[in-house]
Amino acid sequence: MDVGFLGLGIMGKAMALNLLRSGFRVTVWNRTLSKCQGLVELGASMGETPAAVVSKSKYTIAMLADPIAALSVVFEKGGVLEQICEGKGYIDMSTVDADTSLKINEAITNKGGKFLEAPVSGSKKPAEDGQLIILAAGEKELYDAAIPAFDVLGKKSFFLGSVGNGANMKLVVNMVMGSMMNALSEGLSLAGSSGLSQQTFLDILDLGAIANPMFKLKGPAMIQSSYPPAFPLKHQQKDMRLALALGDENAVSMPVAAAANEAFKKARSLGLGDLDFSAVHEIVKVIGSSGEAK
Ligand SMILES: NC(=O)C1=CN([C@@H]2O[C@H](COP(=O)(O)OP(=O)(O)OC[C@H]3O[C@@H](n4cnc5c(N)ncnc54)[C@H](OP(=O)(O)O)[C@@H]3O)[C@@H](O)[C@H]2O)C=CC1
Ligand SMILES: O=CCCC(=O)O
Repeated sequence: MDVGFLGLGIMGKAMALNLLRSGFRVTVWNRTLSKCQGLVELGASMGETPAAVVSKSKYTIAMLADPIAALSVVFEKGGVLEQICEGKGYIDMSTVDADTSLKINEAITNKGGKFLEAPVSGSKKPAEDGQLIILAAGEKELYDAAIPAFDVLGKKSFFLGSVGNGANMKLVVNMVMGSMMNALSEGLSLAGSSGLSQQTFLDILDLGAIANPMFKLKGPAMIQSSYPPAFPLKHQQKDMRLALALGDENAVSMPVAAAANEAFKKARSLGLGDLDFSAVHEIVKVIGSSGEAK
């Protein structure tokens, strides 16, 4: 099966590699074209533009930073729209808002192509291990056709109905995750400032009702102020922003998420956007409960 892949960042590179290793013929494109080289050396083909990838592929998967990136690879010169047509599919796995997905869906289907949004839960390691959770919505026929690829990329896929439901589900999940990360940061800071062992605090969390893989994975590194990027903080802040906009649309009050978003924004303003989202801990650490820098 010929599959295209657009966007070889932290997630896309691992996902495209898994497809390649599983026997798919993969044609890749990345805005910074030099990043295609590693995959080409492992057997992938390279397209010079998104349109060139679509022309060679039965369906094309995208894994891009944000709504601006997702729209630009479709609508700009050399973009997906130039080659999408009947018999071809486009699957956007980026985390974007429903409006972005709906715009892309309309443009693709107007050209006779099929569209699926399919954002994922799970970060760098699950992407490498083919253990993502896929939140798909859109054209059911394309979903069914993409199952062999989803089986390679993920441990479970959900079909959530019409376009927008996948995007919204992903934003709700990440809104909770961003708030939890802030709560963990505050807990670590409070434990440390109170003279308690932060590691013992993590051990206790891990034995109780609020144990979760994220606290277990990120907590020890946060104690060490180590934030190698698995999920870049700038993307988590984008997701909080988009989730808050969804809350606005639906008149859902989300003061906890709004406060978490402020912390991520502050972290971005201090140049921490490319670090892992757990680097929001640096913001919580420097501002004491009185609001004064320590
Ligand atoms: N990392 C994670 O844990 C997870 C991330 N996600 C979501 O997946 C998506 C990708 O994340 P991740 O791989 O971490 O991000 P990265 O920042 O590592 O990669 C972003 C990708 O988008 C490309 N890109 C950025 N801007 C543009 C643009 N204007 N036009 C074309 N391409 C562009 C980049 O190209 P270039 O190399 O040229 O910069 C790169 O290929 C995001 O939507 C993120 O929210 C979802 C689940 C987990
Ligand atoms: O969007 C990123 C999600 C990261 C995760 O689910 O661990």
